[in-house]
Amino acid sequence: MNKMGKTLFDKLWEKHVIAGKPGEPQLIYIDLHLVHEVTSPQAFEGLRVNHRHVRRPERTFATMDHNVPTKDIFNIKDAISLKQIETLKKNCDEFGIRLAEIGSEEQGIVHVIGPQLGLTQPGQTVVCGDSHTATHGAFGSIAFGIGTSEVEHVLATQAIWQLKPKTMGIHLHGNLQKGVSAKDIIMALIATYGVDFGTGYALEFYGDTVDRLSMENRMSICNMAIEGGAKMGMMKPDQTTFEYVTGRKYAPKKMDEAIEYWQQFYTDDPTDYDKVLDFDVSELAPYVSWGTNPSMSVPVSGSLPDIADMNFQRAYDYMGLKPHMAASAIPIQWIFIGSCTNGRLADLQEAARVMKGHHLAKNVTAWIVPGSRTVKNDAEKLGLDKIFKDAGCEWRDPGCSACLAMNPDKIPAGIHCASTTNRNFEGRQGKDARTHLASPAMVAAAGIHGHFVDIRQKEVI
Ligand SMILES: CC(C)[C@H](C(=O)O)[C@@H](O)C(=O)O
Ligand code: SF4
Repeated sequence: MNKMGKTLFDKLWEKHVIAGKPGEPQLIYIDLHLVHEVTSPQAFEGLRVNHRHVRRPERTFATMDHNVPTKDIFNIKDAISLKQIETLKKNCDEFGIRLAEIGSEEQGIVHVIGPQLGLTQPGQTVVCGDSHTATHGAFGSIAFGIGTSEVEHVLATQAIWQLKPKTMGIHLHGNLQKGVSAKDIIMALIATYGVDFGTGYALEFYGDTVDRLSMENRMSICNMAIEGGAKMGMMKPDQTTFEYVTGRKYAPKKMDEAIEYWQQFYTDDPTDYDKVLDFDVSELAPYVSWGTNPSMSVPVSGSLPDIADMNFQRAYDYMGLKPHMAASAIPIQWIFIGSCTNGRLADLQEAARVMKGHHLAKNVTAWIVPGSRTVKNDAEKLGLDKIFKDAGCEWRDPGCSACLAMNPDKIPAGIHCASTTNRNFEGRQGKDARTHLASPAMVAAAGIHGHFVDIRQKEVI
C-alpha cells in the first residue's frame, strides 16, 4: 500500500522513540508502568542486587490482584500467594511505589484500576508485566504486556527496547443487534481469523461501531487483542474517551490542554495501515466458546463444528462435548462474572439487567467478582449486589479470581462454567474445569437457564 499519512500507532510511536534506527529495536519512553505481584518479585530483586533504584516512581503504580482471595480477603492460605503479596508490599515500601493493597479503596485488577483512577490516558505508552495490558489501548495509547526482565528494565530506566510492529486496521461497521455486545465482536473476530491473525501487528479498531461504544466496551475488545495474537490493540481517543478520563483521581489537572494534545492522535487514512480487515457487525450473533482456545467459538444460534484436526479432537475430549450439537445445548453448572475483560461496573449492570427478578437454574453456582473495590462499592450503591444475591449468586470481593486458577477461586473438575473472561485453555479456571467464554449478558442468561440461550430472543429473559 502507498502510505501517504500516519496511523494512530505511528504518531504515538514517534512521540516516544528515544534511540535506535527504524527497522531495528528502538528505545521507547514509557509513560505508565503498572505492576502486580506475580511478575514483579524478580524484577525488584534484580534492582536490589545491582544497587539500582526506580527511575520514575511517580510513573509506576502497583496493585494486588491475581493472588488475592475474593472471600475472607486477609486470610491468604496458599504459601506462594502469601509470599507474592507480602513481597510486593515490601518492594513498594522499599522503592517508593504507590500500592493499592488488599482492602484498600483503590485495589483491584490492574487493567481495571488503571483506567478507573485516570492513570491510563490517551497519547501514552503503558506497560505491565501482564499480557492483557492491551486493554489500555482503548484510550488511544500504545499499551502492551512485558516479561519480568523487561519489568526490571522499565523500573530502572523508564524505557524499553521494542521492534516497531506493523499496523492492522480493523474496520468495524454496522449496528449491533440488541443482546449482542463488544465481547461478541472480539470473539467473532478471533473465531473468524484465528488466534494468531494479529501476530506482529499493532491492531487498531475503528469505524462507526467503535465510535458508538462506551469505554468499558472498547476496553473489552482491546483486552482480547492478545487472544488474536497481537500484543496491542488500540482505538483513537474521542469525546467518549475524554469524558471518561475527566474528573478521575490522577487525570490531568489542566484538562483542556490535555484534550487539545490528545486530539492529534488518529489515523490519517485507512490506506496508511499495512493491512486492513473489514468486519460488518450488523448480522453478528452472541458468541460462545466450546473448546480450549478462544478461536474455538461459535454463534449461540449455531452448532459445534466437525472434528477438523487433532486439536479439535483433544478439545472435544477435554470439554466432554460432541460435534454438531447445538451451542445452546452446552450444559452450564457454574457461572463466573468478572475479570479485566468484563468486570467493570457497566458489565455488572448488564448482567444484573438480565438477572433481575430471576433465579439461577437448579444446580448452578454463580460467582460475581467486581473488578475493583470501587466497582464493588459503586455496584452496591446501585443495588446490583441485591439483584445478584436474590438470584442466588455469591457476591465477592475484587480480584482476578476464577479467571485463572492462581487463588482459592477454582472451578471444580468436569464442571462447565460460562465465564466472562478471556481465556479458555485447559485447566485455566481449575484442573479439568471446562470454560465457556461469553459476554456478561449471555453468561447471566446461561445461569438462569442452566444452558446457553440466544438472548436476542425476547422470551428468554
Ligand atoms: C499472571 C499473568 C502473567 C498472566 C498474563 O500475563 O496474562 C495473567 O494475567 C493471565 O491472564 O494469564
Ligand atoms: S483478570 Fe484474568 S486476564 Fe485479567 S489480569 Fe487477571 S488473570 Fe489476567
